[in-house]
Amino acid sequence: MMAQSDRPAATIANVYRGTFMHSTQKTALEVLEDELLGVDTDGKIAFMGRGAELQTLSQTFGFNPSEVTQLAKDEFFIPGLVDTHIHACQYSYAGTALDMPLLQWLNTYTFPVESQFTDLNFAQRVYSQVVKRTLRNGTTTACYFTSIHTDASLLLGKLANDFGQRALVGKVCMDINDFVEHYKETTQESQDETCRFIKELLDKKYPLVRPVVTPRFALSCKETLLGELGAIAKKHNLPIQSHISENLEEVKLVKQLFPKYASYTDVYLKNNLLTDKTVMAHGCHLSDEELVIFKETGASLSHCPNSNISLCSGLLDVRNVLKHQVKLGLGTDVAGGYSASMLDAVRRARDTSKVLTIQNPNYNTLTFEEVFRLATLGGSQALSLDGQTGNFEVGKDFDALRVNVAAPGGPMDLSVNSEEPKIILEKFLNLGDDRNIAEVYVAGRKVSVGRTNPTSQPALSALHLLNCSSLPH
Ligand SMILES: Nc1nc2[nH]cnc2c(=O)[nH]1
Ligand SMILES: [Zn+2]
Repeated sequence: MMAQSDRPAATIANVYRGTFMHSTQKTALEVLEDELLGVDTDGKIAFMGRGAELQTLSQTFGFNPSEVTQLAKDEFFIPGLVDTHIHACQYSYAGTALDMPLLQWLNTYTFPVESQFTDLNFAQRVYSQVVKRTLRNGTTTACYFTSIHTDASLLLGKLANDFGQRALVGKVCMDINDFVEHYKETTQESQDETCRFIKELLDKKYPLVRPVVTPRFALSCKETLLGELGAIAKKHNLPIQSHISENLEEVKLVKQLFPKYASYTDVYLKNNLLTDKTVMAHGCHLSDEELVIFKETGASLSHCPNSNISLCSGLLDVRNVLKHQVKLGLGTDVAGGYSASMLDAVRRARDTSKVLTIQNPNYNTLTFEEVFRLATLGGSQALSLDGQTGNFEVGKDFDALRVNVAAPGGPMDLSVNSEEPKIILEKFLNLGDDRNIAEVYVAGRKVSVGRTNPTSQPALSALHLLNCSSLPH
């Protein structure tokens, strides 16, 4: 059945034909074979329909059937991956320094590195690397923490815009830090610089980049600062991100430091930091009562399994979070998580679920389809961006990965008998890497992923060529 937008007829920029796989509210995996998808000049999905409807669709939407881009046999489209939690400055030491639990790790490795982001040349280098690397690995939307430095944080916003990534960028706020000299703000500075960051980033009018209010976590912020940041987010109707209940020592300290609050969740709740636009990383040790508060406020969680394992923080019971109907996405949490690839987050989420099954054989392990949904639609819901991205729905932006499972020199072999698309997707999620991600689209625009790609097909249509603007490397 043909689906089309209610908006006035848009000018079609590109039409793609082939297999599309995505998640919907109803089903974790919908497979659409021989599907047609049209993208308008604003980068939005203008229509979807069956391949057999080509003639009718071409007349309705005014495109030339000979200019349709046909996917090859081993190719398919999936929605772009959504990283709901990543620390851009920690990318500089990703893959190292994972030999301590959270609080010691922050003091020993994280704060000394983050304090260097006063240096804008260093920031330029690391932030370009992280945006390019994540895009190349299929992250079309990223929710970033930066450091306390406003100018470097604005630079990350600029780079995400220049490279074409959809991003939430949060200047970190912290007025407590007893370990690294100078790497903290006064309460007043933190508020003033947050307001400056928000204003200057919004003034740029980047179409896909937005500020997010970012108290680091309850142990880094005085109660006054938490309250002020809650008020700023409310006043400007902005999203909020922070960390919660990642590690047991952290939970214990929060109880000691905030004795008048009922729980860790209550600290954020009473300071107006738990809203339907809040995403909290981790939540491994939240009680059921706290999950109920998440559900009631509409706040979401970011599950960061690589980090939870690498820092020996805990194992999030995703099944229980879903049972409480709390919005949930996946995050890499670089550099607590050592990989910047969301494909790794998919695998580690599945591993974590299997560890819970080892501990309790009656535990209902997450399926690969469910984890795929968390990495795409779930992430977009967690960031309150599901009106724009997360799946292939008419009216949303076309954020998509063109996957080629038979990429020459790639990491996997296909059997001689061609498998059904669902099995090929499972194989890609478990074995694939950036060599299989032939093209990355954000809001309809093909972004450069910083390499010449031997696997991508030559552009088949003039329409297609027109829309492929080149980007800085
Ligand atoms: N994993 C992680 N947890 C945190 N809690 C507070 N800050 C951090 C951080 O940078 N990384
Ligand atoms: Zn984090």
